[in-house]
Amino acid sequence: MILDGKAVSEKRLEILKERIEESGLYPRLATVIVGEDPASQMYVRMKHRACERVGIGSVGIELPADATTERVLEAVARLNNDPDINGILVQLPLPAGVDTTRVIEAVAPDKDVDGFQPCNLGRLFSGTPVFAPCTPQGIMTILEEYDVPIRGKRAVVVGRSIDVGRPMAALLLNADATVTVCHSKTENIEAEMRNADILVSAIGKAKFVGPEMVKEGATVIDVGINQDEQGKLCGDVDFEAVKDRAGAITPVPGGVGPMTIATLMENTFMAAKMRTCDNTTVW
Ligand SMILES: Nc1nc(=O)c2c([nH]1)NC[C@@H]1CN(c3ccc(C(=O)N[C@@H](CCC(=O)O)C(=O)O)cc3)C=[N+]21
Ligand SMILES: [Mg+2]
Repeated sequence: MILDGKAVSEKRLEILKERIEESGLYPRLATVIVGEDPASQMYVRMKHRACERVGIGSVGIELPADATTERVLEAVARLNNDPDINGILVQLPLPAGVDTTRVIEAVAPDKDVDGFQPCNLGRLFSGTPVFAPCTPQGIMTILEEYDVPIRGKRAVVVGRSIDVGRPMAALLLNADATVTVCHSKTENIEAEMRNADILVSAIGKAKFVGPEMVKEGATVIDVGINQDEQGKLCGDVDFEAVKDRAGAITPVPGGVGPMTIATLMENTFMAAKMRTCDNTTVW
């Protein structure tokens, strides 16, 4: 079975558009992009387009590649203090000269629609999430939409980044999976991966995951954004080689990527609703 992230994201965006309309709210997302990396520019454009589609306002802050950490912090502070802005997304990766940790920590937790701020990661790990990072939360939504069982199942997450691997492990744990996190130093990684009922790959190596790493009937989630020999977008998973062995699998493109953006829109609406509730006790 193909887990069609594109289709699920379309459905979720349609529902969200109605919810936003009914709410009478006009949520607003601010994106901050530093430098002119073409991939980052494309992702930010896609996010703005999704905003337009569901009735979320968006503003894009663009800073030069040589912007200092102080300059980026200043932009974040301005957005934190702007009552018209509900959500803030600082596009990653930031240029090497900018202190990413300081910037992420500066985002107001109640506007942190990326879910990367330590307050939000802490809440996620304590089992009381507010904003969960969009890629892993989007993956949970696909699993739910296709009724993939999670409770009691063995989930193996390959990768331990702040944006994907770590929060993915927390979300699966919160959903009562038995979770293993593998990474570049893991010994005998194939054996670990072969145990997985749910295998989430966020490695960053084109077609790294072959059938010998996949248990028969497993659900395989491919978070990879890589290029193949022809320069074509491809995931971490050798899709053609794995698809018959897997019980269910996400394609690249059309799998996890669109769910990331749909979840960002959902988080931004949630931020706008929290503000109107003055839900300060959450924090
Ligand atoms: N602060 C921050 N938050 C992010 O959420 C964030 C980020 N930084 N930096 C970069 C990554 C990457 N990311 C993607 C979003 C959508 C697709 C997506 O929709 N991809 C399409 C294909 C697009 C194409 O044609 O290349 C698909 O998979 O079908 C992919 C990747 C969000 N990210
Ligand atoms: Mg269902």
